[in-house]
Amino acid sequence: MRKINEIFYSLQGEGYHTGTPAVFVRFSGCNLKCSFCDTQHEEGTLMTDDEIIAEVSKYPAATVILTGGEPSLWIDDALVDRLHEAGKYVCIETNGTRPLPASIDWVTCSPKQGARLAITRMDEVKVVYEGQDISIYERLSAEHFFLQPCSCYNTALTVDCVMRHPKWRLSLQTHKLIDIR
Ligand SMILES: C[S@@+](CC[C@H](N)C(=O)[O-])C[C@H]1O[C@@H](n2cnc3c(N)ncnc32)[C@H](O)[C@@H]1O
Ligand SMILES: Nc1nc2[nH]cc(C(=O)O)c2c(=O)[nH]1
Ligand code: SF4
Ligand SMILES: [Mg+2]
Repeated sequence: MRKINEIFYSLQGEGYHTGTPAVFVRFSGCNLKCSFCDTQHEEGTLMTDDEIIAEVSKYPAATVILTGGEPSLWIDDALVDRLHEAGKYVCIETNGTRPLPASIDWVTCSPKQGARLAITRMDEVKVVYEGQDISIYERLSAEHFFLQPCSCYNTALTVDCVMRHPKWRLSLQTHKLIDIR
């Protein structure tokens, strides 16, 4: 059984796959307490893998995005295998503080200040910008680096930082801008 906060169908609003139709599986609870966290993730319902697969299979998109809360608290190889058997492409949004199943197709790591990373494989780094020094993240072994305004309130500062550090691209929370889930 896994504690699920919500399962919903939307477009990926952030990062490399922005605009991609995806089924979001939001797991409950987190091991961190970011002051800026924009998600009420504590509530949830225990679901079996059969129930999770049945729910995600209701939607036409191949992409499933495991998120939370912190999904790494709840997922394992067995769930990823079941999603693959259902023909899904499995992405994860993680704070990177816990090991992940190697079979995940795409890892978005969003490192948090003061939290030690426990993963080395990541496809994209996506940092919520609060004015911090971003050069420390450039040593991470990712193909893509995204800087994301915090709660859409410091977009101009984030744009300025990206233009000064062109290894990075801007990630907007487009779902909040176009008012989708
Ligand atoms: C809610 S978190 C859940 C997944 C995971 N716990 C993590 O932090 O990556 C999903 C994404 O939203 C970002 N995020 C959370 N609160 C935000 C905020 N107020 N403004 C911008 N991005 C935010 C996180 O950094 C992460 O990239
Ligand atoms: N549309 C949409 N895109 C997202 N990308 C990451 C999200 C998250 O909360 O993990 C999220 C979300 O909550 N909604
Ligand atoms: S790690 Fe992610 S889910 Fe946890 S508090 Fe931070 S932003 Fe929210
Ligand atoms: Mg969100």
